[in-house]
Amino acid sequence: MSIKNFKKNISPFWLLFKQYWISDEKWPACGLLAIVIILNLISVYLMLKLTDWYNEFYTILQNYSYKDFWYSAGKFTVIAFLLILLAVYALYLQQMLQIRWRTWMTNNILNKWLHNKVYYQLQNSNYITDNPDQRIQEDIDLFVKLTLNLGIGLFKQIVILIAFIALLWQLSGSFSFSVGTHHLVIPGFMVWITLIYSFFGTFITHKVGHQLINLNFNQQKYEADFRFSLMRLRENSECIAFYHGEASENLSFKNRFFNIITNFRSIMNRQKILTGMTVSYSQIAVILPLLIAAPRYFGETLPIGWFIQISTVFGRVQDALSYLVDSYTNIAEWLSVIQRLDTFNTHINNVSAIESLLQIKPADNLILKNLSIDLPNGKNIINNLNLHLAAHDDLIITGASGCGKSTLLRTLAQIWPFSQGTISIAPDSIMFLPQKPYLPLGSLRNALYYPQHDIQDNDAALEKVLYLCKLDKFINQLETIKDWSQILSLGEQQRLAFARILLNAPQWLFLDESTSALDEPTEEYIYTMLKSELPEITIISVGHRSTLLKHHKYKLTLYGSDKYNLSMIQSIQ
Ligand SMILES: Nc1ncnc2c1ncn2[C@@H]1O[C@H](COP(=O)(O)OP(=O)(O)OP(=O)(O)O)[C@@H](O)[C@H]1O
Repeated sequence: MSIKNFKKNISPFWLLFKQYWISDEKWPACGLLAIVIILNLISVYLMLKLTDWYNEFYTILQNYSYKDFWYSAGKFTVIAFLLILLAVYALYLQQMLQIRWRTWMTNNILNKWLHNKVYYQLQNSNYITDNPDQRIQEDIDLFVKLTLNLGIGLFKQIVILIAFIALLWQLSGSFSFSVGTHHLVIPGFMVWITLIYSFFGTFITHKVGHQLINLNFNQQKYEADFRFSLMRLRENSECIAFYHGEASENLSFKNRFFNIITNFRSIMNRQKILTGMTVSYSQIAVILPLLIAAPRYFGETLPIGWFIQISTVFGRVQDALSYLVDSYTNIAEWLSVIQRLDTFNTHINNVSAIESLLQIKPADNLILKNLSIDLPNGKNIINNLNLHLAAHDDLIITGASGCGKSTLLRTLAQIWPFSQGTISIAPDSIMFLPQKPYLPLGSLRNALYYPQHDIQDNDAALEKVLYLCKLDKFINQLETIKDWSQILSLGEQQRLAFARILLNAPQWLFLDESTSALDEPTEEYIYTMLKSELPEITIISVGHRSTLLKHHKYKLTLYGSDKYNLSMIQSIQ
């Protein structure tokens, strides 16, 4: 962590930090923070009182004053009780602030991530962001926790430093010595010694520990990569089982785990040296004030209370000055978290700023004018496409694999920003069905109503659509919570997606090979049933099967870029 690196992190930190503190929640947050600070200030005051108590108590011991002993013990009890109370509530209220801040930040980033389909655009764009789940779940928590711990900790240590340095200056007296004929006097000499000792410790620790920032950063990344690969095995277990891909998966797990271990070994080595440093540093700090104070104590025959108090005060100053040394690992982790969250935030902002040149107009018909579609790298796949479809002008889109059929549908769904031209489309009453249906976690009823969440239960309607889609064997399992995407066959999942269509009754339906897993008679049945149940519907399908042709009026064949052909199906049959 060079000064330059630290400075580099200040502006990203400030951007992340200020969002909450200028939000609607700023006043309760400021209130909580103010109380935590006040509690910490009172506890510093009591810590000062405690060092006075040390002096008084040990002097009483030295004087064998039994009566004063009990009085002094009672005084300690009161101070200690107040310190305990303050410590408990300072932490409790700090954690209350922490959970509020984390909740706000998580909601804020979730909103940004889900807004305008940023989660999807992040994958398609050039702003590759690894493990967004880790950023949202773990990094926000760490950011808030470490910012509060380090910030409040630093503030408290500065107050302790100022208060105790003044006291140490008073207690330590001057150190006089002669060099040749010159007689030199150093006032507050113990203050100077603790300052020199601490700066020396901080410098050495920084030299040893600065590499931990990058190592911690990488460690989090390797852990997340490993977790992600395990998750993919779970999600694709059947495919992997069919391929007997265990050995290959195992190799990939081992490679990822190897990164974790190798990096962790480097962390261990660094931490070993760092721990050696910090522990020696704090052990030396125990004896150092005693050694320095000893000549004055024995020379001037000062009370033992003075001796104890000065070593306690020295210890406090020392602790405050070594705060950075002790927090080195936390600061390293905090800086890595800032880097990761900043990258994520910047990528979200960059992706949100990608402006589609597409013009969308509301219309009853579907009209495409000069539609041009690119890949994220700028390569054009469809150029100057013009089309006019009225209601019931069912259309099938065909073309060689990879020519851009699905991307055309993505563009019509307005989730593909790398396109331009004009699309006139009915703004409501449109549904898109991808090839692989999505089933959310939860009950079958939830899966049927997805993405609606304020479900108006209508069992009769549900039963009807399940019958119509030949899923009636699941009627009794509507409430059953299972991982349905692992249980239902792909054909059943595709039929469940058609049940969703029946429940929503759209006027325009876009199907991207949505019947690919169905046998031809079932596919025939589904298309016929859809048209009879939803007589207002117009279907635009992407598909390769010739059996699909008869369900459509027009056929659009894409040949790449501006080459395409639109024909009436009757004329080619
Ligand atoms: N996110 C992406 N980033 C880069 N290239 C992409 C992305 N998505 C699709 N492509 C590319 O765009 C081209 C068109 O893809 P698309 O899925 O639209 O083809 P398709 O005609 O539907 O193919 P298929 O019939 O095989 O389903 C392909 O070459 C594909 O590799």
